[in-house]
Amino acid sequence: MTAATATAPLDLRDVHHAYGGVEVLHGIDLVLKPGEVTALLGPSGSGKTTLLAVAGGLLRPTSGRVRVLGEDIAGLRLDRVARRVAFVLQAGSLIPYLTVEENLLARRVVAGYKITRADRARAAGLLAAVDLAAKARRHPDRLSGGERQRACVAQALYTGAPVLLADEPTASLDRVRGRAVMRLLAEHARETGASVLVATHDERALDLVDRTLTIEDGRLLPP
Ligand SMILES: Nc1ncnc2c1ncn2[C@@H]1O[C@H](COP(=O)(O)OP(=O)(O)OP(=O)(O)O)[C@@H](O)[C@H]1O
Repeated sequence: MTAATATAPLDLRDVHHAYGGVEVLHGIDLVLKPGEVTALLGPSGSGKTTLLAVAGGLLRPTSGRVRVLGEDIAGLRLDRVARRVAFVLQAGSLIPYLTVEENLLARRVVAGYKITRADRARAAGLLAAVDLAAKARRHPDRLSGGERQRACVAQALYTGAPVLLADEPTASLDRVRGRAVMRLLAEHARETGASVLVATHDERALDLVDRTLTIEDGRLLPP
């Protein structure tokens, strides 16, 4: 192993995953570089969501290993994984009884920090970037599906985690908003050095990513 891959933000080696004995990932090798957005393409059922879940420690691989910032994810405490990996999940991740702004700030509160003016300004900046400035005080059930999706993107970016895994983050968005979200992910990667992996069917914004990979039947196709 080279020094570069030893410290890659995310490094998957020969990762397999099976649900109830049925293998759906068959030996995934994937290294993400800092500051890059990688799009993960593939037909429905090809394994994109499963790959993201295994990559971020939500699922244990049946075999193979996942390293985040050089450390085996299997050996990391959950709070340390959460500091390294942020998700935009298809199911969403907003807490229903908090406003959109509070949803962004919630993790800092839970971690014991006092919310400062700078924290609020950063949250406001991200909500403006996803065009939700006017809806920061709304609860998620009073947002459209696309607005909830954009709130989830802002929430993931707010964590500042060095690895961001996004599952179809533009699925409910029109072309302009979908491209705006992808551009935001790309800017975030460039500005913070984060590695971003985006599972997507959305070919309208692929010119904004650094690299595309395709998965078919649980195997990554050669680039
Ligand atoms: N919890 C589960 N239990 C059993 N099988 C599952 C489970 N989740 C996914 N699968 C199966 O694993 C395979 C990969 O599913 P996955 O959701 O990872 O694909 P995907 O590429 O993300 O699909 P989509 O684009 O439709 O979201 C599919 O055959 C699916 O039916």
